[in-house]
Amino acid sequence: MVTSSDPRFFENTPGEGPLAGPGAAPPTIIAAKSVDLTFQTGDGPVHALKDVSLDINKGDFVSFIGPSGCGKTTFLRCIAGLETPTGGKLTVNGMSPEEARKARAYGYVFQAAGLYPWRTIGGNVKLPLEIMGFSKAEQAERVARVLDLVDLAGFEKKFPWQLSGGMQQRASIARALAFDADILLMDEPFGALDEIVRDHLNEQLLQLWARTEKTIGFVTHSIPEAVYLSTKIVVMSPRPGRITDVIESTLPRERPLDIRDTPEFIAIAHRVRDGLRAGHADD
Ligand SMILES: Nc1ncnc2c1ncn2[C@@H]1O[C@H](COP(=O)(O)OP(=O)(O)OP(=O)(O)O)[C@@H](O)[C@H]1O
Repeated sequence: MVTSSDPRFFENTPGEGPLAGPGAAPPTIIAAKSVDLTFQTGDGPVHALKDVSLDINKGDFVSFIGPSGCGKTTFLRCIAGLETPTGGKLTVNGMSPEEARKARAYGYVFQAAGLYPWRTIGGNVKLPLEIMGFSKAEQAERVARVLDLVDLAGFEKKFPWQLSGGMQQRASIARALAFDADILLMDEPFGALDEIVRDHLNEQLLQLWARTEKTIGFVTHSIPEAVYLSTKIVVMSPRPGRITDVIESTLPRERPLDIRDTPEFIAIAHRVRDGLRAGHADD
């Protein structure tokens, strides 16, 4: 078992993870088959997800993009075991999402950083570890490591209000990483930040993904963000929420920001835009 005192903790072992070379296909860890979800509301049923089928493999970076109300958050919450589909089958690590949630299979990052203002950054990151009963020494070690991973070493004793919005969001990513779950679910984590900060965080997130073995599910409204980050882009459309296109990225894993000016990047972005337009045309 890899513990936090092991140098492999949070890092890729050579030949494994997202940067692994050709070889055996990585296992599917999230499998959705014809998932349906209808909410019953006072105003009648809302068909939030219709016939959603998708495989997410270990080490994938999957973005969900689509107009407001197409079910991106609902699908992420289904994976997290926070909503229950009304039809179809969904497994996470071979278990039901609820079992996977209880087994702490994922870390979840919300749109707002959601840090407790009365706790320091270290105190916030430590919170899930306290709840899970890690020893004080293990808590301290893990907090130091994840803060280092998100480039916040030295900010442990600061309070959230002493950090910029981007730094707060990085702290919330550190909190989601603290218990070293294999899966990271991120619901529009950078939506409220300005373009430059967002670019920087996108770069850092890619580096973090390359250094760890995480499988990432990421909700966004931004086409460049989806194309820049993802190995797989899932385009969705509303009424009812469904998948209209799944694009396997042909971009290399190593992605400097100026890759966004390359014809390959622009071609993928066009395909996403076309998919989004087609979804709107159904309205
Ligand atoms: N708990 C709920 N009860 C009833 N309806 C809900 C609930 N949660 C979501 N919905 C509805 O389900 C549909 C999908 O919502 P969801 O939040 O998943 O969309 P989204 O694509 O994430 O939207 P956005 O981009 O605005 O965040 C919407 O019509 C929404 O109003």
